[in-house]
Order: sequence, then C-alpha cells, then structure tokens
Amino acid sequence: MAMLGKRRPSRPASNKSGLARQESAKQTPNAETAREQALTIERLAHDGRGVGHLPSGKAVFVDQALPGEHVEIATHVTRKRFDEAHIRERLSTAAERVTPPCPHFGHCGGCDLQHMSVPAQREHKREVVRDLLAQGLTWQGDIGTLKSDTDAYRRRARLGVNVDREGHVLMGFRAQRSHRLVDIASCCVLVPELQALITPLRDLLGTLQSPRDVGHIELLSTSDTQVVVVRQLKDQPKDVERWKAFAQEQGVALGMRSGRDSIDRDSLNRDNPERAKSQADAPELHWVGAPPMLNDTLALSGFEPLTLAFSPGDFLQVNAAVNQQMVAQVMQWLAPQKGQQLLDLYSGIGNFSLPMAAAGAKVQAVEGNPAMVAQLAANAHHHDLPVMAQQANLNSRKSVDALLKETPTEAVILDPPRGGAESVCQALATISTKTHPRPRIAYISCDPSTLARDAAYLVHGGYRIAHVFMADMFVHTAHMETLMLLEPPA
Ligand SMILES: C[S@@+](CC[C@H](N)C(=O)[O-])C[C@H]1O[C@@H](n2cnc3c(N)ncnc32)[C@H](O)[C@@H]1O
Repeated sequence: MAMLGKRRPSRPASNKSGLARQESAKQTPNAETAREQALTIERLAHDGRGVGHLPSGKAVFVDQALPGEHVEIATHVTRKRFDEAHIRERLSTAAERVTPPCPHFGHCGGCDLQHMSVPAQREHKREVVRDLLAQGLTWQGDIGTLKSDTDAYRRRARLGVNVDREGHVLMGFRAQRSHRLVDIASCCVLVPELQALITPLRDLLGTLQSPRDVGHIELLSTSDTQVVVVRQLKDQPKDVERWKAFAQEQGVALGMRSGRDSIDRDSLNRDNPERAKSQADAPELHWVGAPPMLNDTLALSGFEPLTLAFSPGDFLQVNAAVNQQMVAQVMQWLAPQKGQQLLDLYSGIGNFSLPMAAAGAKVQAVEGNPAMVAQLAANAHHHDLPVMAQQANLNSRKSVDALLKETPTEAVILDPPRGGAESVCQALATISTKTHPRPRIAYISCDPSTLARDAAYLVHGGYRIAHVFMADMFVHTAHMETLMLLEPPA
C-alpha cells in the first residue's frame, strides 16, 4: 500500500513512465532562463506527468501538465533520452483540469493528480492498466472500475516530524522525488476523524520540550477508535505527559515506540518475510493507557458483518469502502461453494480468507509475517470459520512448489505487495494437471507493471484473462489496485 509517504508509482518496465532507466541526469538550476520552450502535451505518462516533444524529437516529462495543453516549460533535469520539466506558463487549458482541493498540492508529495478531475484520474489509471496489458499480453478487453464516493478516504497515514535550522517544527509528508519534509496544515485525503487531528497535533508539537526527538507520528482510524502512535527517538518524560494530556483531550488511543531502530515493514516487500522475526528487537509499541480494540469490519451483502481484529503494525487496506468492493468483486468471481478448497496467498489478517470461509469454502491462508498469521488464525477462530493459517515465504519457489503440491485447490487468491507474485505465477503456470484441474486465479495487484509480468507467465501457461477491474483505492494519486480474474485452460 501504499502510504502517503510514498510519492511515486513504481517505474513500469516500458519507458512510457520516463523513469524506467536510470540515465545520468543533469540538474539544471539555471534552466528556467536557459531552456524555456513551448510544446503541446500529447499524453500522460504512467506516473501522471504530461509528455510532449521538443522540436528535436526529444521527449519531455512535464509536472502537472495535461494532454492537449500548450505549455511553456522550464526544464529542471536533463537526461540523454528525455528531459524533466515543470510548467512555466500554461498557454491553453485542458477541460479535465480542476483547481486542486489541497493548498499543499504541488509541494507535498502525497498526491500527484489533484489537478485532474476525479473521472479523468480514473480514465488515466484504466489507460495505464490497458497499456501495460496490451504490451506483453496483447489483451484489449474492457476494464471495470471500483470506486468510493468520497475523496477523504485514507484511514491510516504516517506524518514525518522535523525541526528546521530556524527551529520551526515541521509535520507532514515528503516532497515529490525528495526527502524534504513538507509542512502541512491540512490533508483532504485523510478520513475526517484524522483530518481533525492535524491542527491539534501541530499545536502540541509546538509546545514539546524536544520535538526533535519525535521521529514520526502514525495515525490510524477505525469506525470507533482513533489511534496516534508516536515514534519517540529519545525518552522525554515531560513530553510524554504532554502527549498523554493530548490523547485525553482528543479522545484518541496513544501508543509510543521509543528508541532508534524503526520497524522496517517494507522488508516484507523485499525477499524475506522471516525478517519480520528479527524485527522483534525493534522498538516495541507501548500503549499509554488501555490498549484499544482495533477492528476492521467487512459488511458484505448476504453475510453477517465480519470483524477482523488487527494491531497497528499489521497490513490494512487504506480505503475501507474500496476494499469492501474489492472483496465483494473477488467473491463474485470465485463464487465460493460449501467445501470448496481455496488458497489465499499473501493473506494478511484475513481480508479475503474470512469472507470466503463465511461462504463455505475451506481456506488455506498463507502469509509471510508471523504476527499476521497469528492474527488471522485468531480472527477465523473468533468467527468459528474453517481457515488454516500458515507462515511461508512466497518469494521462494521451493516453498511455493511444496505448498501447491500439498494443497490441491480449486481457486487461488493472490494479493502480493508491489513486487508481485513471480514465483507463485511461475509455479501456477506449470502446475501438474494429472491429479486435479488447475485452479482459477483472482489476482489483486497494487502495481500493474508486476501484474502484467506475472499474468504473462500464466497466459503463456494456458490461462485466459477473463476480467480486469481498476480499483481507485488511492484517489488523487497515480497509485491504484488492479483486480484480474484468470481462468485455467479447459
Ligand atoms: C498487499 S498486502 C495484502 C494483505 C491481505 N490480502 C489484505 O487484503 O489485507 C500483502 C501481504 O503480503 C505479505 N507478504 C509480503 N511479502 C511476502 C512474502 N514474501 N511471502 C509471504 N507473504 C508476504 C505482507 O505481509 C502483506 O500482509
């Protein structure tokens, strides 16, 4: 998931993003006077920047420029094959352009697309998926859309905290393509309950004895609890008292992580989920006051609501309404039956496993993070559902082969991190069909370029892409979820 702190979508394999190859780049500080040019924007790159061409034929990626617009640009980075630029003056305006709802847009790296209408953002995201699937797979079917009504969707966020040279306390997200922290006074994509905490948090930071010792602040919202977790780099007892008073005043649950090492949750997105175990010595979360009960609720039509308990360190889909639609869509595709054997890979705390089991399927859930495996098992037990939770590294072909051999399954759910599910798809593409038919596959992806790569293994192995949806989980950013149903060869 993408988090607000993550500013750029992944770099797709094609050079349509303009970011695929790390060419030597020359910053051109005086470029604004030296390299002014006017050009027409022809299309959007995958990361949402406008693409035009100089008279020489060289491509230019222009921040916040829209197709059809005629713009005078100032180049800020020159590369061998393309330049990067921003708009110096807009000479014509596209119909899709809107006034960005956030005053920090353009500085803060949390959002990339606020200058486009939301329908235009969605069309762009569908186009990115279409483009990636057309490249290696020559797939050109329709792409459906899952979306929510509100733009204030983020139920969790991590705010960086910094003190600048003049002693000003900054709180916010990183700037685009930079580690610089942008101080924010508001954030319109947070759910209202979290938006309401921004001003009180800024006020509080201004009163702390040592704001330098605050690393970052995590915010988390459930339907009945708001949580603030403070990363305290060095103990400051007087400041802890101020945080306690803040928590009481705001009616939020307060957690503290003290010490220098931070939990590197992203390590799971690399190769070794076992690393999660070695993170046990990272600063532990201590609740100040009674630990809150954190629950996510899935209310799917035709089913009793399912509550999934979780801890602040667990993976949680960031947009509750779109998540609910994704789960419903996967349920509709796989139509779980009583007794049907189903494999939920990259299962987290059971977002897909529990509804599938509630519909009667026998679910085997596989997750890399041991804490989440335990949480999933507890969630299934709480609802008395037949889910077997197991820990495994799904990047290891050996583990995946063993798993598929042991577990004949009729359907597989794949919901990997951004790196995708290459080992799993390579294994599923070549799975033996002697003893049982190949499973149907519902793939939920947060990076369409790795989805396209993985789907190619399956298609070359005989699978057929039956349906594709773009789920607009991260409105105003270039990120998206993509859902794909793959049918096995007859
Ligand atoms: C995008 S999340 C999806 C979680 C869950 N399906 C959901 O909808 O909430 C990806 C999950 O994959 C897990 N994961 C990451 N790398 C893994 C690996 N190599 N092996 C197994 N699980 C991994 C993460 O811990 C995380 O829970």
